[in-house]
Amino acid sequence: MKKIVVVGSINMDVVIRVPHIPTIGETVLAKGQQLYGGGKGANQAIAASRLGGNVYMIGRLGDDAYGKKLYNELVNNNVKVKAVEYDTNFPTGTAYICVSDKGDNTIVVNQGANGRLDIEQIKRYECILQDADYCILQMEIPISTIEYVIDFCKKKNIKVILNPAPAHLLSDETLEGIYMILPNETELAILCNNSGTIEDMAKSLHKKGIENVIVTLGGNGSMLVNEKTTKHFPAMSFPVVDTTAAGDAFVGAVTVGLSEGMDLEKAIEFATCAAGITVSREGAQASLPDRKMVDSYFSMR
Ligand SMILES: Nc1ncnc2c1ncn2[C@@H]1O[C@H](COP(=O)(O)OP(=O)(O)OP(=O)(O)O)[C@@H](O)[C@H]1O
Repeated sequence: MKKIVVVGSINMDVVIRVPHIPTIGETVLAKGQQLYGGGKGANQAIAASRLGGNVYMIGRLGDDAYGKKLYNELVNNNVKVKAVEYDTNFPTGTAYICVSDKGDNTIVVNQGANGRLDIEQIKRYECILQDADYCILQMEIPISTIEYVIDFCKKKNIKVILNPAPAHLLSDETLEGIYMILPNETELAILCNNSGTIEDMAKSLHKKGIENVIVTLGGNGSMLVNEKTTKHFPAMSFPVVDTTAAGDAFVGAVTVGLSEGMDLEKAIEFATCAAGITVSREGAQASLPDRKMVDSYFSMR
């Protein structure tokens, strides 16, 4: 079974319901608070594992109650956690999300231990990374770590799947030779300095030496640009309940599809199905589908 290693963030999302978003200096009483597992790294690891992927995670938590809860969440979803460490000096990464009655939100992230996932930690788990087939990365950990992992993967012929969220510019040298990048429209515009149409910008990334560029377009599906084709894939027409983690479901699923030997276009259709189910369900990790669910829609398409 092909091996997928996710190197990325693990967060606790603290969702605070308020009647309205407080203005500067104002105190508002919350109506309640809920805790959800999050962080793009953990979301994508769980997305891939629920779909049957053989998933390992390299990540960093605080040595605290949130950290233990999130660790167990990964274990319960069959993600291998040998390379997830507890930091004794920094807390578990936490996102404080205020949601008003109108549905507006503000988000403050304390990166905590995610900011300490450094090159030294990667070196301690090289034995886990070195025989991976795919390495999934996002950008919620230090950029120096991301650059080191990309460089390491290129040397070992490991296919890098980069979800550049939140968008951060990387050098052309780092981008050259990456197997796949999956920005959404906003991230694409940042990476390409808003320099043209979506297709133009995707092609410009491909020209930098990234083998496959997949731009996710929300309800408009996705676009693939590579050597062979420029192709649009429509989204599934499910009723939209909550789009949180749609991108994470897509990244996890496309990797699982490829790891099972699907050709790229079929893997994108598989991912479109997984992401479509995700938007039809409430929550982030809670909305990520299992394999049975995706297969039942995938076989009907
Ligand atoms: N409204 C929708 N209806 C159907 N499918 C959707 C919808 N929104 C998103 N999707 C599916 O999810 C994929 C990823 O969505 P999107 O481009 O919004 O990613 P994202 O911005 O990274 O999401 P997030 O940050 O919320 O995880 C799309 O390519 C599409 O297949």
